[in-house]
Amino acid sequence: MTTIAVLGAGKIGEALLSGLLSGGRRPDELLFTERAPERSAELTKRYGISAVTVAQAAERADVLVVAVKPQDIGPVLDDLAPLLHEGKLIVSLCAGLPTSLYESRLPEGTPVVRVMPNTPMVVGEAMSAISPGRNATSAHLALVEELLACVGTVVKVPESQQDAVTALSGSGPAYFFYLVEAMIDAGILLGLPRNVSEKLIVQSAVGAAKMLAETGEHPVTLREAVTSPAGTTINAIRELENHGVRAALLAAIEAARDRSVELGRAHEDRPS
Ligand SMILES: NC(=O)C1=CN([C@@H]2O[C@H](COP(=O)(O)OP(=O)(O)OC[C@H]3O[C@@H](n4cnc5c(N)ncnc54)[C@H](O)[C@@H]3O)[C@@H](O)[C@H]2O)C=CC1
Ligand SMILES: O=C(O)[C@@H]1CCC=N1
Repeated sequence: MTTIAVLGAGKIGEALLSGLLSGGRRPDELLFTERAPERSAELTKRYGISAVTVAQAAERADVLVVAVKPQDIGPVLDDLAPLLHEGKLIVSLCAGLPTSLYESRLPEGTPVVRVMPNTPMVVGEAMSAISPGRNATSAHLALVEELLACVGTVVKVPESQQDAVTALSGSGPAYFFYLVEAMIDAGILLGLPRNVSEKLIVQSAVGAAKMLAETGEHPVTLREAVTSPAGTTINAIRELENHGVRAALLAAIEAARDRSVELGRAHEDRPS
């Protein structure tokens, strides 16, 4: 039995715990640490998983999944460093933080795998990208892949691509939610009741996502099939082009990538 401890049970930590439970893990195979006591109590009540101290997590778990904000990593590493025994695997879900940060602050030889998941994990539809650090073996990577496969799709990428992945699929769900929110507003502008507008757009998003995933067709082909000559869609597309929506998306995702790099660099100066 592999025991997994999630360090920091916020949004993504909870999504992972609930996904692992749905994927067949038992509550006694899972542990978590959480700084906020009310949050701890709430999660134990909801899932029957034990809240533990960092020392207990380091002692009892085989895999320690770090899911605190990148800005909160310092105290987690300080706490873990003197407690970590050989053979424990560290999995980092933190945006921007390189495996080298963990390797320099934790005992020599500690294996680390960097992961960028996303919140559709809560419905078993995560997109997770995984990269091994220098001490992680193919067996470690296979274990992480197996764990994340319970909550969605997994790809392996070189760590040098993780900042781009973070900007694209880590943050990606937020861009879709933002677009859906704006389109619901458009329905309101055109006089539709809010509940009708929501239903129309959410189902259109689900249908479009399924077509992308299931037909194997390129998005351009799918869009062209909707865009009739002298029809309605082309008028909307012209406005999107006029307002630079494509360029805005390129710039937005580039800015997210830059922030991921910056979050990693914020920890570079501290001596190991
Ligand atoms: N929310 C998202 O869509 C995604 C988040 N991530 C990464 O996951 C990490 C967590 O993000 P969220 O879940 O959104 O944040 P969050 O703020 O919801 O969760 C972080 C949790 O860690 C707890 N915490 C902080 N310091 C702690 C400590 N020393 N010991 C125990 N618990 C501690 C906080 O109380 C909080 O509950 C971040 O590093 C983020 O980059 C990665 C992919 C997607
Ligand atoms: O916004 C963030 O920093 C995190 C990382 C990827 C998604 N959410």
